[in-house]
Amino acid sequence: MKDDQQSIPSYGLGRQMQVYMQGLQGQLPSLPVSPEVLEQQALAHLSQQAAGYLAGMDDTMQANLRAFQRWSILPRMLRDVSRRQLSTTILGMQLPIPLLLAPIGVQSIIHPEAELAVARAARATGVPMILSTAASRSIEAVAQELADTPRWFQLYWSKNPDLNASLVHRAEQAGYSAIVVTLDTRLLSWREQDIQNAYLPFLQGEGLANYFSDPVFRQALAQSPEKDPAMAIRYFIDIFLNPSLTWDQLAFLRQHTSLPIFLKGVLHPDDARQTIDAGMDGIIVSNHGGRQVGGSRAALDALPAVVEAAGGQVPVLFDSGIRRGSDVLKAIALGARAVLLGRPYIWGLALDGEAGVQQVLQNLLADLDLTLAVSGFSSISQLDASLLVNERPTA
Ligand SMILES: Cc1cc2nc3c(=O)[nH]c(=O)nc-3n(C[C@H](O)[C@H](O)[C@H](O)COP(=O)(O)O)c2cc1C
Ligand SMILES: CCCCC(=O)C(=O)O
Repeated sequence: MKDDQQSIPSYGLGRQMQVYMQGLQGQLPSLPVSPEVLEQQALAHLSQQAAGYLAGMDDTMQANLRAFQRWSILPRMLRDVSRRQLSTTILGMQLPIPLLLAPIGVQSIIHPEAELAVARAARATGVPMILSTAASRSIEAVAQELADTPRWFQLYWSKNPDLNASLVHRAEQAGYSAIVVTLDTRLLSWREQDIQNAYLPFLQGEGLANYFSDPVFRQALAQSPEKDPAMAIRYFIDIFLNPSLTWDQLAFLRQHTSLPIFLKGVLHPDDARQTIDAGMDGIIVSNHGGRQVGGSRAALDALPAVVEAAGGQVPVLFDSGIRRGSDVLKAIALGARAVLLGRPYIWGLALDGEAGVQQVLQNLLADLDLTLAVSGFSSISQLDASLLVNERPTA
């Protein structure tokens, strides 16, 4: 056995056997294994406001899911799949599996332990975490829970340049190893459920931990956020959305950090080329889980052209619609280096905090490992478009 094979964890069989053995003792999995049932239970468990916020714009999210169904895996038989290699590298960073946790803000509306519970589950499973600027726990507090688990920081580019620089500096100090700039949320879109519920968590002070703890943000206020939270929230509303942001401003960030910078929310191949021209290090193909541009192209449908435009110059990651192991394989076969898991881990958080997130991750990793094997592959590096058949819509 080669050295690099000795450390391969048996995600699939290990988890499967654990579940069956517990079953012999009369113990069934405490959360639904099916992502669809998990989602239903999680949304039913939350307040109407939080459920509506999490669900977002349902039609575009459904389009993301349908895009996966149009691709089928064409499995290969009688190949040795007794050992599987799931690890990958992104810009020299080693990932045990081609999966990261997508940045999801305001987790305090989902569970009281919020991002801290997610960080503990990430640490337990070794899945890197991308922390949102709009988190309900600070950059530093989350880093502490993660210990040496890899972490990236997602930046919402506010109107205050010093604040942006300060957030990035704090992330560097706290051991985050990449910056993800989200491009598709310079304005908040028309979200029907939130409008119906007249609900925006930030107005209630949720998701502002990184702002309230930031020296530059605090300096801009006449009173501290603890003394006058209403004024701090007003200042946040003033600066948070930045619809005038353009490509040329990315140079500012380049000057303020030596960390690799990924742009998240790229769908058009021309934007992929601009990402490279702007000196950025990576692309995340995403339509924000269908939460921003109503009627947007499904993210998976946008992936191949972006991969082609990137031409191997920078790694291309993917999110929006990853639910099962087969979805991960499909996105990788279409050229993604790794994928980001979004809503499913939040459903686990809603139902059972840290343990819920851990269960969702363990199940997905097991599913991924076993689907790779039964498809006839022993390493994710072997996957390419020949794995897939594009099934045309039947009617
Ligand atoms: C409730 C919620 C909050 C989100 N917050 C952020 C955020 O703060 N920053 C960000 O870049 N993306 C955010 N996203 C988008 C995710 O990073 C990711 O792109 C999306 O969830 C992928 O779609 P999926 O969950 O359907 O797979 C959020 C998504 C959800 C569902
Ligand atoms: C301004 C939005 C911050 C959270 C977010 O990205 C989302 O709700 O989709």
